[in-house]
Amino acid sequence: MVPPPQPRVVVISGPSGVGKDAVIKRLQELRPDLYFVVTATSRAMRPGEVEGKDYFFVSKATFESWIASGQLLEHALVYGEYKGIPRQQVDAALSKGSDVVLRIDVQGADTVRRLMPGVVSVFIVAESEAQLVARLVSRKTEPLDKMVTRVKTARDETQHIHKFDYVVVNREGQLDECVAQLAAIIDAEKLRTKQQQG
Ligand SMILES: Nc1ncnc2c1ncn2[C@@H]1O[C@H](COP(=O)(O)OP(=O)(O)OP(=O)(O)O)[C@@H](O)[C@H]1O
Repeated sequence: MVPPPQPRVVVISGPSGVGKDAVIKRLQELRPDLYFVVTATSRAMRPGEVEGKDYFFVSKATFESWIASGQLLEHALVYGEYKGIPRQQVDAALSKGSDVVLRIDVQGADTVRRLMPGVVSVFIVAESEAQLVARLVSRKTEPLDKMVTRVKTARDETQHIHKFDYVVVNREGQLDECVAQLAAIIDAEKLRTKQQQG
């Protein structure tokens, strides 16, 4: 009686250290029906990360050649390192009818909204700035001066919340609750009467 829902593109964004990678990893375990695009980055691998699963880790030169040949849907220089979305992965997943989840830093979300007007965008926040700082400190992947920059940038990025469709709080020790809300958003979007092409 009703046509099947169109595949959707879901953008997950938020300040550095808020837990985007942790949220995506957990959502991936819970929702094998979703296609998670593997972001390419020029940053160094962090302990426990797996090439091709968490990210494609490439040199700056390779990344720049991908930019030049148009292989990236969106890319940004984030804290001195490139991050970008390989276009081919998104096109292939959508053409198979899969819903696609993208991890995009706040500055790139505008670009993707412009390129793909039907995207669903979600901004992840911590319950407080102190909590965001605590997470960055406990991750131990940046020196102190770089952490300070990230916290300042997080303040600026939070000014852009209104451009996002949803905001979800990732509370300390309650990752699963955040992930459940994210899954509920995706499911509700699939039930809309007015379907938008991702
Ligand atoms: N709900 C939570 N409770 C406690 N710790 C958390 C929670 N969510 C994430 N973390 C931890 O906080 C740290 C930062 O998370 P993560 O690396 O996923 O952030 P990110 O947003 O992907 O950061 P970046 O943009 O810098 O890559 C990690 O050590 C992660 O394990």
